[in-house]
Amino acid sequence: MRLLEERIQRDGVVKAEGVLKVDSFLNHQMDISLFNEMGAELKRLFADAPINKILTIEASGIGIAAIVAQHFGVPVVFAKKAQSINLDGEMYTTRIQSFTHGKIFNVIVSKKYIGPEDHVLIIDDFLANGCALDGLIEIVESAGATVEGIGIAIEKGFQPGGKSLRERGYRLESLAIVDAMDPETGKLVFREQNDAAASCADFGGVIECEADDIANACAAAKTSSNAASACGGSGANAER
Ligand SMILES: O=P(O)(O)OC[C@H]1O[C@H](OP(=O)(O)OP(=O)(O)O)[C@H](O)[C@@H]1O
Ligand SMILES: O=c1[nH]c(=O)c2nc[nH]c2[nH]1
Repeated sequence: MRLLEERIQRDGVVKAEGVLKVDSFLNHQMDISLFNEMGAELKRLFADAPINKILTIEASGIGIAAIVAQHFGVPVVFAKKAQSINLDGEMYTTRIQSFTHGKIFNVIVSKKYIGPEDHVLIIDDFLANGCALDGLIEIVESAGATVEGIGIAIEKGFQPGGKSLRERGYRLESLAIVDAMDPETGKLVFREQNDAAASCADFGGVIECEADDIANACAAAKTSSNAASACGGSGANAER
């Protein structure tokens, strides 16, 4: 999604150890009009899927998931990283290695809010090693629900999560994929992708272009590859 790539390019800060800091617009201060465009794009990408629920994980996934959910007209459930007196009844639990906190959380979703009738779109701000998504998928599948797809704002393509999920057959759409970044120069390399706006631009900057042209361009943009998961220690085992 060109708009998001441009924003990352403009306001993102490349840190050491594979960390991209985008807290001025994505996961601390949040640019809601950008989120709204992201929601519209994800709705377009998953228009054919019978999604009736969105699942994310606290903290940074919640804001994006809430705006995306407005486009789908469905509720959002977020997985909690801590037990609380508000959590009662039966729960799904799993263990997830947090990328930025550097520790393992016991992640919890109430059985009241996800069940076999659900067709779930999983949303998150970042995809890196895939630990958060592995845990969320485990919860959805333990509930007997269907993972219809995964929508991510920023995938770091140089880390193994995206490759692994695509190889396992999950429908994964990342609005921006950073294939390389250099903390010394700040240079970012984005994977070539096609969204509605980009496709129109690719057809000579014509504002109105044929839906078929966009569909063909999008079909050509699909890629898949494989990689081992880096979340071996997280032990994502949802309990019924
Ligand atoms: O693919 P992964 O390696 O799992 O990385 C992606 C996850 O890392 C971040 O969560 P984190 O727990 O670091 O921070 P948060 O509490 O701000 O959501 C992010 O919000 C994703 O959920
Ligand atoms: O702000 C963030 N930057 C990152 O590079 C990252 N990777 C996982 N989660 C992340 N959050």
